[in-house]
Amino acid sequence: MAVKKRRKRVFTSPIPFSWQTSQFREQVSVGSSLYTDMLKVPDHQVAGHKAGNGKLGPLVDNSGRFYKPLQGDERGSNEVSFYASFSSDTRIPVHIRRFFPNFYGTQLVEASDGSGLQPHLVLQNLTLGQVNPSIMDIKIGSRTWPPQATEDYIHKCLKKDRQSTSIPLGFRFSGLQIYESKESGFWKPEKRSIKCLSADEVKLILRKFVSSHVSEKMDLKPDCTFASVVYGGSAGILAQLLELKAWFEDQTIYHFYSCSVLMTYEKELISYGKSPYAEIKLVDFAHVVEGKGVIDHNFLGGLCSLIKFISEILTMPDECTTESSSEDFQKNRISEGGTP
Ligand SMILES: O=P(O)(O)O[C@@H]1[C@@H](OP(=O)(O)O)[C@H](OP(=O)(O)O)[C@H](O)[C@H](OP(=O)(O)O)[C@H]1OP(=O)(O)O
Ligand SMILES: Nc1ncnc2c1ncn2[C@@H]1O[C@H](COP(=O)(O)OP(=O)(O)O)[C@@H](O)[C@H]1O
Repeated sequence: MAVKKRRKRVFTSPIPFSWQTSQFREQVSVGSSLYTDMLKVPDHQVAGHKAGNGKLGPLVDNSGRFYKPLQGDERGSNEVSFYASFSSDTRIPVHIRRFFPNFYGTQLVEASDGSGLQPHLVLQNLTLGQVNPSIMDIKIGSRTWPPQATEDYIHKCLKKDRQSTSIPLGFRFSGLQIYESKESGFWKPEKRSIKCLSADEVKLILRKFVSSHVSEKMDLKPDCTFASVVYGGSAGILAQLLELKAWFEDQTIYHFYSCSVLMTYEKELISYGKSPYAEIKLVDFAHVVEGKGVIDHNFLGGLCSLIKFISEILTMPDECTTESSSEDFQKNRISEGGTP
């Protein structure tokens, strides 16, 4: 039986900044000729607003696109403006573009909360084709609000920055899932249990990410078995972070407040002798502002701090990290999915 595909209407959002470009308008019109398959809730979203249970959140199609609903306030239009500006800015080197999701304009699609057609950013689905990806969403920067934010918003963010590792370490986990095995599945700790960690607990999680086991029950220290293939090597995560850092040492075009580094890899591929496709991408540009000729020291500082943690895992893979001591962390070791 032929599947009837419905044509989606195109949304043209008002772009508040000077960043709106003719290329963006072209991308929107390309979007208008697209047909999208049935949309569904993503299998591997680790942070942010999630669809399901009548809530508004991102959706994916079968052809590799990720539909992120535009938040009704200036955050939605700001993120569209960023993508529009970034995708047409000839100052961005090609090797840096690969760290950002491809942008395909905006479209009106049926929202996940049942509210009807709503504007969505159409992005590259970063987990397309991945079966059991291990993923960490790491929000970079000790400060997560942009300069023009309201007092209320600053207060809300500052509270989270203070309670989490953002202020002491310059980054925090927003969400993560680590694949262990067919039997035990993923370790996907609750959001609140990964927000208030000590530096040692952060080290532990970064080690677990590249270890063969993540199960707490076994009471084993992370073995960092996959550190060299995931974090190390000329194309590994550390090399990618260093490449990104080199750009941040120079670029003064944007300031990336509250933006995350998303790290992914496929553990199972390693056992087949294949590359685990370890990569980093930047996500969430709702609070990006113009850099006005000034280095983004907030993002750069957080990135350097993360790089230091990962470098140490490579240079000292056997170093003993103390097991988690935080009570909240201990209590929430059971994954959302019931494993391990
Ligand atoms: O809704 P909340 O309270 O979970 O807060 C969201 C944050 O979740 P958190 O509680 O910090 O883990 C959320 O953080 P994550 O991306 O999940 O780390 C965002 O900061 C989101 O704000 P925005 O869309 O980036 O402006 C935040 O959304 P808003 O509340 O600002 O809409
Ligand atoms: N382009 C993408 N492809 C696949 N997954 C994505 C993409 N962008 C974001 N995600 C997933 O969604 C989560 C939240 O994204 P984000 O843009 O930060 O949303 P929010 O603004 O709601 O915080 C990320 O942690 C990641 O798991």
